[in-house]
Amino acid sequence: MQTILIIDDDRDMCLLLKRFLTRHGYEVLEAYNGKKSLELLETVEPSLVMCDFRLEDMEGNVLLGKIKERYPHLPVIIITGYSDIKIAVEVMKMGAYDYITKPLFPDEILVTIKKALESASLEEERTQAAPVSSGNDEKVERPVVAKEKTPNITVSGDYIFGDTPVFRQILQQIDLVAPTNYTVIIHGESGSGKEAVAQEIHKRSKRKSKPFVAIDCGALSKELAGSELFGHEKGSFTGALNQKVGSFELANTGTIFLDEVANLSYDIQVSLLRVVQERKMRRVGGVKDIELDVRIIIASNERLWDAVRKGKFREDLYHRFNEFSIDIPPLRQRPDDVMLFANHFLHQTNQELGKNIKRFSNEVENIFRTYVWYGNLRELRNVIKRATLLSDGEEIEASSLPFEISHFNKLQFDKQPEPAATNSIPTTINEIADTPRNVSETTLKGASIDAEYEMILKALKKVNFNKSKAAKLLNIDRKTLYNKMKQYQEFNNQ
Ligand SMILES: Nc1ncnc2c1ncn2[C@@H]1O[C@H](COP(=O)(O)OP(=O)(O)OP(=O)(O)O)[C@@H](O)[C@H]1O
Repeated sequence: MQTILIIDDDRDMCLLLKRFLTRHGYEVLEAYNGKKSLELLETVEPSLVMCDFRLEDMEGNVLLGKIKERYPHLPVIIITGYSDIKIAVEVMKMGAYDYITKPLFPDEILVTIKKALESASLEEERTQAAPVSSGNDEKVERPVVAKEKTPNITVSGDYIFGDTPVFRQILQQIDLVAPTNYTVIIHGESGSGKEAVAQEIHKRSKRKSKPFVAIDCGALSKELAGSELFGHEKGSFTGALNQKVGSFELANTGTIFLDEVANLSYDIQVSLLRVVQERKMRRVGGVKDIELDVRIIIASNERLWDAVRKGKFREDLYHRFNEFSIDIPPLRQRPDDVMLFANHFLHQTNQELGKNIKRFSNEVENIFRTYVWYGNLRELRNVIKRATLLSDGEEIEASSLPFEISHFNKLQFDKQPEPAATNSIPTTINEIADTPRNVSETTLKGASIDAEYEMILKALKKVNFNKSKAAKLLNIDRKTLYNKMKQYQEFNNQ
């Protein structure tokens, strides 16, 4: 039986999730804070972790880092409020498998859990089947392969090619560089499709039938990065109980994709330089050189040259890598691509959920075209997944979108009179509701928070400040409502 660890300080939420997941055949463990969860993880390795981002004793990113340090392969799903979308993007960069936003929907939880578990077991099968070049048949540990990093991707139909100028240009570049052995740098924000491009390069190359190994360097701890990438010999350091084949060896004859490469430490960059220059490597603690024939594709969120200028990335390595580069603009800069992807994700989700939703309403299309998509394609995909779950008719309506998105234009353009500043700190919901705000309306964040505040205030007044009823009216859970109230307080005090 697969075991899921739920980490949430909201005990009601834990209980609900536990009941629901137990009914679906999972064994469920609970921890009500970060510290307890880490204690539990000392003795138990679950199949999956679901973790609320906002715990009282620990931020989700800190906890995620600690979990990944101990179990680099364990899929972690982060639960966030929708207004935390930038945080969601951050945790994805740190190696979370995926995020789900509140309010939680049973079908969405199940689909995400199933996918995460499937991808973890696929990964396990692949690494178990990997050849060990030493000829030694001792037990071999597997390397980190981050979320959605699947080998030998040939799932045609999962990736689409659009007909907008930006897409055409990216495709041209892929076609140009794919047949060569050039190292490629892909620049783009998180979720913009860097790995999708790397996979496409691999699929169109002579190496297409060989492994494609994707590593999220941002999720590798400083201590273990060397052994994840290059492997280690048994006993080479405390904890190296078995010999381990690293990602480079697994990718031998194929392609390795190093995401967030600027996060690698200086020492690892030195070892990488050797791989690039001599096409050879040694396992940590090893004495034998291993010949490598691996094509390297790297990706970075920030311009790699900027990392060089800041002294974070070695210049010699940068020049070695910089044989060809592809820039993927963020989704907000390519509005013509949005509906193309939206329709593709709708089709995918219909298949996943056995639904038959045909289109988006005109209003939704307009919203999609103007929204900022901080999390790029990943955010678009998740929004559509959820809206599909919530819709029953033939069309996806604006009411199925998260509040922040459906009200985005309003939040952006509604100007409200500047309220008088106040020094008093409200402590109750009623006080908060009666407190004038001093949030600057000139910033987007300020404007969105104010508009959201107005909406929550209206809801609270309507139900005579009954928080449960207000949360229900707003289609959010009580905890999210409390968090938002807290956020207004903090904002007001800035
Ligand atoms: N051309 C495409 N066709 C279909 N789906 C795509 C395409 N490009 C990206 N996606 C989907 O968008 C999501 C994000 O893409 P991807 O993981 O490649 O982004 P990324 O830039 O590598 O993100 P990160 O830096 O956070 O790892 C994935 O679910 C991916 O399947």
